[in-house]
Amino acid sequence: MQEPLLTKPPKGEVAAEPKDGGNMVDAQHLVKTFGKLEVVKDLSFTISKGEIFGLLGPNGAGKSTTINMLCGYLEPTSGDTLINGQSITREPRKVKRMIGVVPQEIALYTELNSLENLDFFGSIYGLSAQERKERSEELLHFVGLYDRRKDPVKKFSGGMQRRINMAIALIHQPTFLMLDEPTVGVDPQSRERIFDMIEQLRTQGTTILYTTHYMEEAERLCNHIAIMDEGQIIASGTLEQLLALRDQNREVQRPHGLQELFIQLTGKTLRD
Ligand SMILES: Nc1ncnc2c1ncn2[C@@H]1O[C@H](COP(=O)(O)OP(=O)(O)OP(=O)(O)O)[C@@H](O)[C@H]1O
Repeated sequence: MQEPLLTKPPKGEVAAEPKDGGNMVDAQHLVKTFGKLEVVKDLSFTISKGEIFGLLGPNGAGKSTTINMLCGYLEPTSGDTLINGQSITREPRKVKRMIGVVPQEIALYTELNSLENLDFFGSIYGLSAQERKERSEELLHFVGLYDRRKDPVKKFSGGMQRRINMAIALIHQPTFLMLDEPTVGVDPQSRERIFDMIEQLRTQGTTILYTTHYMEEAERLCNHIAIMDEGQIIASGTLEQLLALRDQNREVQRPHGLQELFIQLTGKTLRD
């Protein structure tokens, strides 16, 4: 577990983050510009091994762009990320093997059934036919859709498709899983199932980066939360540390959790 990033910072300032040697992720001065628009601005943070790290921020904060740089889909304009000590820009193939990504947009072959989808993605990672079969069945049990394994994915609800996407992200047994707003457009039953799966993965030691603009999700799941706005992390710590920070900054009593801290730091609401 990381030490608090912030105890009582001046608004908008972030203290230096401690390095403990046990980091799964070490993002170093990431910058991403699209044309003249700088959407990620000198972003540095670490994620300890085994942690569920929440990246919480409103639409357009730069969360997906950050994930896309961390997993090698997007090249940073400058900066780099070490995943388990290895550079994503210098050793992309090695690093990608350690990473699973559940993207914001569901990415499945909808004409195929779940077993076929898992088999296909398993083959991309070079798993043998036997490994693909065993791993696919295990994962379909894990996501609670084994009984539907032969139905075309196009018949599934958004939540079920998201669970299959999660199974696909896990096919090669990554040690670091990134989930980009996995509950958007998902029914309550699938949402609960996704939370249970994340908690189980954590007990198995998987390190998780979870982006969301729902503060309740970050509060429930994450042992470390970084609040992001306009391409920068503006506060970071455990939930307790962030709530303590809110209380220190508080001028009037308002019983809101991280929303209130976000308003204090930015003058905006989280769901702008
Ligand atoms: N390929 C691109 N070209 C130009 N601008 C982009 C591109 N990708 C993202 N952006 C812009 O970068 C900013 C950050 O977008 P990003 O998707 O990273 O934010 P986000 O925090 O994930 O938001 P959301 O919750 O809406 O997905 C937005 O203003 C977006 O329009």
